[in-house]
Amino acid sequence: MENKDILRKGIEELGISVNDKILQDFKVYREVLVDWNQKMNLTGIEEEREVYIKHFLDSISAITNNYIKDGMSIIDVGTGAGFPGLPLRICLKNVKLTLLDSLNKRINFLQEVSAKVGIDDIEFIHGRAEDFGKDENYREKYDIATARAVAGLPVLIEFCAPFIKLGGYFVCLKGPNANLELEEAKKAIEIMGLEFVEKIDVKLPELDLSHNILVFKKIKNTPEKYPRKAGKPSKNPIK
Ligand SMILES: C[S@@+](CC[C@H](N)C(=O)[O-])C[C@H]1O[C@@H](n2cnc3c(N)ncnc32)[C@H](O)[C@@H]1O
Repeated sequence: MENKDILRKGIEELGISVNDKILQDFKVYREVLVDWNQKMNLTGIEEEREVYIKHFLDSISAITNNYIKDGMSIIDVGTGAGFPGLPLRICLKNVKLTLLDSLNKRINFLQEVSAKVGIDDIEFIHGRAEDFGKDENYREKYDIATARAVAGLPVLIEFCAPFIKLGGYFVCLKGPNANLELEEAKKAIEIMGLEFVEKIDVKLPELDLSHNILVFKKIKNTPEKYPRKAGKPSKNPIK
């Protein structure tokens, strides 16, 4: 199967209808990714098929079981080269997306990709989750927070929970050790006002790869003292 057909089929299997513009946007996204990757570290993966599966389809799989719906507000914390937030926005046109990362070069890359595919309504934030989670313009303002490959779960929960509205969800893409991480994060989940909802096993097409999506619901406001000062959550995770 051609790469674009793998991508089309993978997206359609998640219940999203695909047009040529979406496929073209992903083609451009990957080209800009490879181009910028020559001068800065964005990804270890450049080959088209692998980017399509391990970055794009992996990101879009976050919509499994419909916690993420078109029209919602989403903040992607530690988005790096845009994963999972930007592929979700390419597929769901009415998502109000905020991409946050502490490295400005990555934000510049994301602005270029967005401009090239004609998306002009993304909010880009250069900064640390710990700082913006305290800012009243961002705190408890989002339907959904997402994250992939940013930190261990106790730390990640302190980064992400403050952004989520009551009744909203944290959709977290994790590798094979999700069960162990969940065990370690019990206290952080409780303190930060979340409730564990489910672990979803996701199989990616073509490659023999699977991963987990952990879903949490915001059931209580996050106590004011969290997130702690920048650097503190990683140095001294809630355990
Ligand atoms: C390994 S990369 C993962 C990027 C992307 N989510 C992915 O799955 O490919 C981790 C990213 O998190 C960002 N990051 C780490 N700690 C952060 C923090 N406290 N606040 C904001 N961004 C952070 C880093 O700058 C980096 O871009």
